[in-house]
Formats: sequence, structure tokens, C-alpha cells
Amino acid sequence: MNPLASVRQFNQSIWLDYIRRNILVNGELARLLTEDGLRGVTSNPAIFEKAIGGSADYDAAIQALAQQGLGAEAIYEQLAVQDVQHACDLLRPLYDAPDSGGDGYVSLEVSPTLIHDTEGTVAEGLRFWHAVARPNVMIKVPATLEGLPAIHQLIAQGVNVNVTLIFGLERYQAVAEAYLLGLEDRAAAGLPLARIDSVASFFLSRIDVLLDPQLEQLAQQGGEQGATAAAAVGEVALASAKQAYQLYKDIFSGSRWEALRAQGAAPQRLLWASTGNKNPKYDNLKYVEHLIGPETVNTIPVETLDLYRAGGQPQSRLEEGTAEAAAVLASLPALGIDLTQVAQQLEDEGGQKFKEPFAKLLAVLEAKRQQAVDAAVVPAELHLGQYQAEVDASVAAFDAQNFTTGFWNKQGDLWVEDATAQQSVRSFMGWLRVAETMVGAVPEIEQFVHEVKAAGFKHVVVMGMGGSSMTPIVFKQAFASQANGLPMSVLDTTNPGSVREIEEAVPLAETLFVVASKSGTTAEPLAFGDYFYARMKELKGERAGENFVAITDPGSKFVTQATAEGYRRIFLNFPEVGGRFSALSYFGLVPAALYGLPIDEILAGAIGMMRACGAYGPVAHNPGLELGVALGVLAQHGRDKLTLVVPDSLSDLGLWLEQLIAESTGKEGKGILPLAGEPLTSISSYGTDRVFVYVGYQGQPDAVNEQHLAALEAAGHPIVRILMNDARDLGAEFFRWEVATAVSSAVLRINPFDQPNVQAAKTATDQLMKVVVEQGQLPQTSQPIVQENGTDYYTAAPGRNAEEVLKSFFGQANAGDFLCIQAYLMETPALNEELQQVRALVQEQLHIATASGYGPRFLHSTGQYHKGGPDTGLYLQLTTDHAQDLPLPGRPYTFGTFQNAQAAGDLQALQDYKRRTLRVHFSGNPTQGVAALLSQLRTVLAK
Ligand SMILES: O=C(CO)[C@@H](O)[C@H](O)[C@H](O)[C@H](O)COP(=O)(O)O
Ligand SMILES: O=C[C@H](O)COP(=O)(O)O
Repeated sequence: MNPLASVRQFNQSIWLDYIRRNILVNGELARLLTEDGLRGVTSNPAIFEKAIGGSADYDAAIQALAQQGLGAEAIYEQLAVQDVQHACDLLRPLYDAPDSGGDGYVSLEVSPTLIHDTEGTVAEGLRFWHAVARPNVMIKVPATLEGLPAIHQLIAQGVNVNVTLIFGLERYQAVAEAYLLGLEDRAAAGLPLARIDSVASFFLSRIDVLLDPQLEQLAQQGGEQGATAAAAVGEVALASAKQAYQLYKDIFSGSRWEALRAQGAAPQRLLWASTGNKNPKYDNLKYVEHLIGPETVNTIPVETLDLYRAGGQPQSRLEEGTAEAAAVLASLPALGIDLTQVAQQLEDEGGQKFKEPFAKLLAVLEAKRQQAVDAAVVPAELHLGQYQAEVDASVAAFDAQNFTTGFWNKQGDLWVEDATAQQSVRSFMGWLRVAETMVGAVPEIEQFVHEVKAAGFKHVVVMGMGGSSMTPIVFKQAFASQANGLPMSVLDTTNPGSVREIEEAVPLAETLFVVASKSGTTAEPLAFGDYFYARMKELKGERAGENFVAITDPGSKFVTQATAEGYRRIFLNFPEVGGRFSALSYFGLVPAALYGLPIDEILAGAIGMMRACGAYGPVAHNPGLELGVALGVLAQHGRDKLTLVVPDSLSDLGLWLEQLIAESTGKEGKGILPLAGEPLTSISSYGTDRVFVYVGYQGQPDAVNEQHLAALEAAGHPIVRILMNDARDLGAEFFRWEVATAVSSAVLRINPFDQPNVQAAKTATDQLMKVVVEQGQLPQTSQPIVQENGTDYYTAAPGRNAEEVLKSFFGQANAGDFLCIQAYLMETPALNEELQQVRALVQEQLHIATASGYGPRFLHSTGQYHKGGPDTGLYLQLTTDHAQDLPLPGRPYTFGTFQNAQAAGDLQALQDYKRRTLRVHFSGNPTQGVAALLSQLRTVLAK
């Protein structure tokens, strides 16, 4: 018969001193239980360190837990608890068997850091007990002085306890006493005692490892003492065990014990631990063979187990040589060996022997966790050349001041000094965790999409300005239309031609109009809503509201209007999420879901990035922080033109980044100006005010852009590259850039969440619109300086004809300036092409950066920077008479007048801020007008 299984005949139970996930899942433990008759399992921090730290068994689980946001210690606990649960389940039939004899247990040790902490031990013991949630788990508690009351308390609370790290007889007695006290407390409270099990783990081999060298040395000195010492070599551990067993018999007999036993209590058995032989001179089975005896347990490491299976000769030997054992122990004081001191030393070392592997395990887990977190997000490659050292130093300084922690704690002083401003910062940081909140809203949104499709809708039009509509624009371009989604258009201009274009392109009665306005007071989306609502009323009468959905903040005026108009649905967003930071809220996700995108995956990516940015605890590298610090430091060095280079499918990401970065940072005369869609021009045309950012896709070569970037890098320009896996990574990128924007604002010491200068243009427009309402038309505010070929030029730059005006206007350009084309025109591919040529020409000839935006879109985006940022812009405003205007129902003005009022209002604001402006107004076809302007510029700038 298998010697291991035979041990049971002597009423000893063999437990396995080992656990690792593979033996749980591959049937190995189950086999050991049946074939070797194993009756329990013990674990300790060193065992888990080998299992988890020394194998890849747990890597997938670690990755998943890390990606759920758990820290290293929490990951350890989860893994350990899972393994212990699994082992408990395998042992459960034995535990439940009528003859279980107190076996069928799996032990889980409290953290070795709690070794001298009674309360901490009790709390963690209870936590583990509930986490494992199996009756056959034993919580391991060290037999330190602080552990003793914890044992008492845990037993009293009905927790099975394995008392570990016992090295001496005095302490053993105290341990047994703690057990009895715990049981007595229960009895006094009328609580059951049955199936409360405990073992007292007496550590053996370590006693000999410590004492043998001393004894051998004494033995070598000869004489009577030497002989005594020689007789004790290799005997102290076994003698201690034998003595302990005699004590056990005493303790668990007699009237005190019988009273408890009568109520169902089981004795706290002695468990022989540390039973792997460490001394090559000894028989490897020494701490097994000699200690077989009734009502005991031996927990055996795997190697010893194998040896015993192969050559064990079980016999009950525990009570053999009891007198000799007592004599060995009694001989020690004369040799100068105090066993109480020895036990204390072993206890102290034992604590260390658990603390060290535990710390090592946590370090391994932290590394694996960090790796998993990093792997969940695509890295940004920063090639910063001469700025690298300063950026690295700034990142280190931010880390040293625990910036990431303060950031997640919404610490306003990271940005601004003023207490009110700090409060305002805090109140707009809801975007930090909005992705998590939105995970809970996914079913609601998907159900809504289902209803909309079931109701027969065939198209979606999202209408809003700036942050409220920019995310759907990016999604629409980055993702092909989805089979399970609805085609989507986005309206974010008051241009009558664009409004009409959308109206003509969509099946009106079957179109769902999403009016998106955080404040619910922005003039443009309200006008769009009113316009299409009136059109829908003509088609559907009182049922017009069925085709309308609102996304707005709770309590906004628009909620009242949408309710009154019977909107199909009102999604209430979050007041603490600002417009440009709202990509991952209802503003971005409702349109995305209607378009058929997997919003759960987009959110998962964002949450991965949140984690990488430290949302769930410390991270070695915070990608948002690193990018933000780099952009902030570069801006401080005059490299404040963040030039975006992207493949065609991501060109609208540039628009999103523009509104985020320019509106957040462009204030107090500072700021970072993102430049989207600049034509690629010769390397020498770029000034030293640039940083280039490429956002593209892994595995999708983009040769022209890549070569251009390589040449720019070689010319000493700083470059950032981000390669997404696919468009679903946009969720993560939105979040990365939001953090980076907030961080760069901290570098620049500004509040990223206000937009003080946007209001200036809005106010000027409102005043003009008042005049329109009163007088029926826009007031003529200034006279053109030149009128030529149906084109009017308005500017403070002097000139007697168009050429001179252009010459003097562009002649103001200095290094570090930029041209900003503001086109209040209808966007068409042909016009885009002309405008790009203007930009290319200016870049080549003047070596300044160029931006181009359609009004009023840019007013809700870079418009803040234009007025609030540094005075480096040359503003070329393009306007037109709208040949085919569109009335706004219920209002005494048209879309065209509205758009022109916005242009005039902004021009006024720019002039109030003393910006260099040139307005060019085309009476005829604007595309032809721009083409003519381009040819004039060719002449002017060539000279
Ligand atoms: O469960 C226990 C004791 O209850 C065991 O796991 C105990 O911790 C181990 O036997 C010892 O730590 C092993 O010690 P050693 O063989 O490394 O000296
Ligand atoms: O970026 C936001 C725009 O200014 C629009 O604001 P809103 O969402 O309150 O309408």
C-alpha cells in the first residue's frame, strides 16, 4: 500500500504543504487526495510567492485583474483566495464525510506584515474568511504575542484557525490556551462548538538548523558537556515535538476540556510543519517518520511527499522515546541554550522568512500589473530631441510631487492659486470617471437604439456645436458605416447651404434629430432644432417630437423646451463634465451607438487608459501625464504649435483635438495651438515653434506622412507618434488627450476648464442680432478699405488696392506667428482645396504656421485661443452674401444673417483684443473668390 495513505492507520493526517494553480486545474491535487490519501492543504506567503511569482500560471488572471484596476496586493489576495477556494472545493467531500476527523481543510495565511498587529490580524482573518466563503478554510495566524488574542477572537467568532510559526513549548501552551478561551467564549454565548477546527503548527526542521551548529561546536570541545551536546545534535526538534504532544494530551483532557468536548468541540491538533529536511546528513524523512502519532497532522512539502511515497515506513512513533526527549530538552540549559530565546529568535526569523517572499511577490505582481496596464494602451512614442532631458526632469518633478494622485483627487491647486478658481476646476472634473459611469448606461443606450430602429428610423442627424458634436464627427469619419447602425450626419454650422444640404440628403420623416447642447442655451443648436422641428411639424403635426432627442444638462432651459415639444427622449448628461471633455459621456456615446458602434468596447479602451493614467492606484508611467508635460514644456520653449499629422480617415480627430486643446489652454496670453489638416510643405518652411504629433494605426503604412515626419525629426523638430490598433482605441485616445490637456494646463498654470474669451464673441453677436431683430438687417459696422472685382477688404492694414492690402497685411507676419483662415462659408471639397493651397503658399513663403476653420464651428473651439492666447495670429476672415438663404421659422432673420452676425461679432471681438485682422467679403461665388485671392497672394508673396 502507498505509505502515504498508510499513515492514516495511525490516526495521523498528511496534508500537503504546497499549492499552485496548475495542480488545482490539471487534476494533480485531486489525484494526490485519492491516491496518496492527502487530507488537507497548507499555504503560506512563501508558497504563494513560488507559485505566483515563479510561474506563468497566473499571468492571464493577473492581466485581467490589473485591467479591472486592482493593485498588487488586491491581485495577490484575489489569486490566493481563488486558489484556496478551488482547493477547498476539491477537499469538500472529505470535509463533509462523517469520518472527516477534522480534515479536509485548506489554510490561507494573513499578511506577514500583520505579524505584530492583533486588530489587523483579526480584521484580515475575518475578511479572508468571508472572501473564501467556504467552511473548510483555515485562517493562518502567527503565534506571536500579538497573534494570541487574535486566535482567541477569531475562534470565538467561529473562524477555523491554523496557528503558525510555533517554535517552543511555552508558546505552544499559550496557543492552546487561546484556542480554549475562544471556545469558552462561544460556549458562554450559547454558540455551537462543533466544526470549529484548529491546528497548532509546530515548526521543526528550523529548530535543528539553528541549534545543530552550536551543538556540534560544543561537542567538538569534548568533555562531559561535549558529550551532552553531541547527544542533542539533531534531536532538539523531534524532542520538542514529542514534548509538545505530551502537553497536548494533558491540555485536551481533564474537566476543562471535557466540558467543551461535551458541547461538540474538537481538540486543536498539533500539526508538524517545516518538515522538509534541510541537513544532508539526516534522513530526508526524519520529520515525518518519527512524528507519526494519533490526532496529529503533518503538512509535507512536495519533495518530501514524493520521497515518502517511495520509501516511507509508517509506524506510530510519536510516543517512542518520550523520556529521552524530555532529557534532551532538559540538558540544554546546562549547555547555555535557552529554548525560550531560541524560539523567539526563530519566531523573529520566521516572520522575516514570510515577509521577504511576500514583498518579493508583491514586487513581481506590481511589475506584471504595470505591464498589463501598459499593454492595455498603445504607447505614445516621444522623440523630443534637445527637449527630452528637460521634459524628463519635469515629469520626474511632477511624479515627485505626487501629481497623479492629486490629479485624481481633483486638487485645484495643481492648476491655479485662487481658491474660487480651484473650486471651479474641481467642479469640472467629472470627466475623469465618466467612462465608468457610462458603462452602467450602455444597456439603456442600446435599448434606446433598438427602439429607434424598431420605430423605423433610417437616418440620424446630430446637431450641436463644439464639444457637443465633435465626437460624432470623429466617429463618423473613423468608422465605416455599420451594418447594424443608422447612417449619421452632423450639423454644426449656421451656413444656409449646409443646412439645406442636410435637409435634402436625409429622409426627413424617418430621421432622428439629436439636438446636443450641454448648456441648452447655445444659439446654433437651438436654431437647428427649431428649424427641423418646424419642418417636421409640417410632416407629422403634433407627432413631430417623436423624431427628436435631446442631450443636455439636467435643469437646462432646453429640457423644458424639449419636454414641451414632446421629444422622444431627453438624455441628461452631467453638469460636472464640460463640453470639450464630454466625448465619453452621452454626447459622444448616444450618437456612436445610433451609428452602430460598439460603445462598450470604446468605453473599455477608455477605462484601460484611465487605469494607465493612475485612476486605480499608482502607475510607473502615466501616459497622459507624460504627453501633457511634454506639450506644456515645449510650449514654454515657444514650440506651441501642435501640428497634427494624421491619415485621411482621422483628419477629423484634428478638429476634436483643436477644440479640446485650444479651448482649454488658450487663455491668459498663453496656450498651445493645435493645427489640424495643414498641407505638408518643404521641411525648411517649418519654424522652431512646432511640435508634430502623428496619430495613426499600427500596421497601416502611411508612407507620405511617415517620410515627412522622419525628415522633420531629422531636422530637429520634436515628434510624438501614437499608433492605435484600430478605431475602437479612440475611446482610449480621447481620455489620453483629455488628461494630457489638463496636465499641460497645469504646466502653464491655467484653468483648463473655463473659456472666458468665447463669451466675448457671443456677446458681440447677440448685440448684432438684437439690431437685426429691431431693424431687420445687420448694421454696417465699418467700411471696406478696398473694393475690387466684387470683393471687399476690411482691415487696419493699409493699401490702395487688393494687392497692397494683402501685402501690408501679410507683411506683419513674424516668426512664430500663424495665419488663421476663418471661413464663414459653405464647406465643400472644392473650397477646401483652394483654402489648402492658400495655406501651403503662406507656409512656403512666410514660414509661418497656418490654421483654417469654418465659422461658426471654430468659435466653439480655437476661437478661445484666438482671443485669449498669445497675440501671434493673423486672422483672415472670409464671408459672403448668401445667394440661397434659408429663413429661420419664427424668427425675423435667416440662417445667412445669423452666420454673418457671428462673423461680424467675432471680428469685433478680435479687434477688441487688438488682433491683426483682414476680412475679405465675396459678393460672388466664394470658391472662385478664394481662387482669385490665391492667385493674388501668389503674386504678392512671391515679391
Ligand atoms: O502551514 C504551515 C504551517 O501551518 C506550513 O505551510 C508552514 O508555513 C511551512 O511548513 C513552513 O513555512 C515551511 O518551512 P521550511 O520548511 O521552509 O522551514
Ligand atoms: O463646446 C461646447 C459648445 O460651445 C457648445 O456648448 P453647449 O453644449 O452648451 O451647447
